[in-house]
Amino acid sequence: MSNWYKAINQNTARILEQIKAHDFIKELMAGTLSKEIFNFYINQDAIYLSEYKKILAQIGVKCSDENDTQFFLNAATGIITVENALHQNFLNEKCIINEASVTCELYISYLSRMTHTKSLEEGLAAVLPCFTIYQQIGDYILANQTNKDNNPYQDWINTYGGEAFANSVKNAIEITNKYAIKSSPERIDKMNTAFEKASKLEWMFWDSAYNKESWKI
Ligand SMILES: Cc1ncc(C[n+]2csc(CCO)c2C)c(N)n1
Repeated sequence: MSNWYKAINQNTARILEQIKAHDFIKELMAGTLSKEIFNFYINQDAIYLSEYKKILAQIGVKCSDENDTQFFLNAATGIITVENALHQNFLNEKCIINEASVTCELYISYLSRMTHTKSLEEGLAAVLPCFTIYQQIGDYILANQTNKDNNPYQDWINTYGGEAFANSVKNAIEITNKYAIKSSPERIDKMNTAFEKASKLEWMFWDSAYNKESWKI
């Protein structure tokens, strides 16, 4: 498998198109998304990120090349600084919910299971859509929006669109491709499944925020 990511990105293009077509993204790009929905999203994202950084650290610990370890530990630390600042800008202190939504719980639990009980390669494939989908969505919005000067969500959009973030995504892709080259076809199948599932969970995360998902009981 010479370029695993290129192949799986093409094979999951349908999911990315569905994310672009989701009302959450359309309204975020137009700047018309309700503050209540965005707040719900940022709140759940803060819960997601506090677990995701531990997952990245765990992936880093499992890597055999120390540069790869350093990359994932840096990415984990980056979450603490950059994303916490973003959340502080947007989160309204008064309405913070501490409970993870069903989808947030599912996504975190899935990633945790993949990193703790499966191979490093599957773990890498599972955490990658978090990087690549946000970059693709950030770039897509930046390239297609006409309201950069008056979109209330511009800070969020700028965090994920553009070059600084693209470099980090490129690194994550290169590391995962490097491990994929050495993997058996059976393991590649499992990596594909993990990448596809995590990509669907990215769609579900936005969808659950748009619907302000609550526990049924
Ligand atoms: C549900 C959800 N998925 C992905 C991201 C984006 N993201 C979070 S951590 C990280 C890597 C280091 O910056 C990236 C790209 C998010 N915020 N929320």
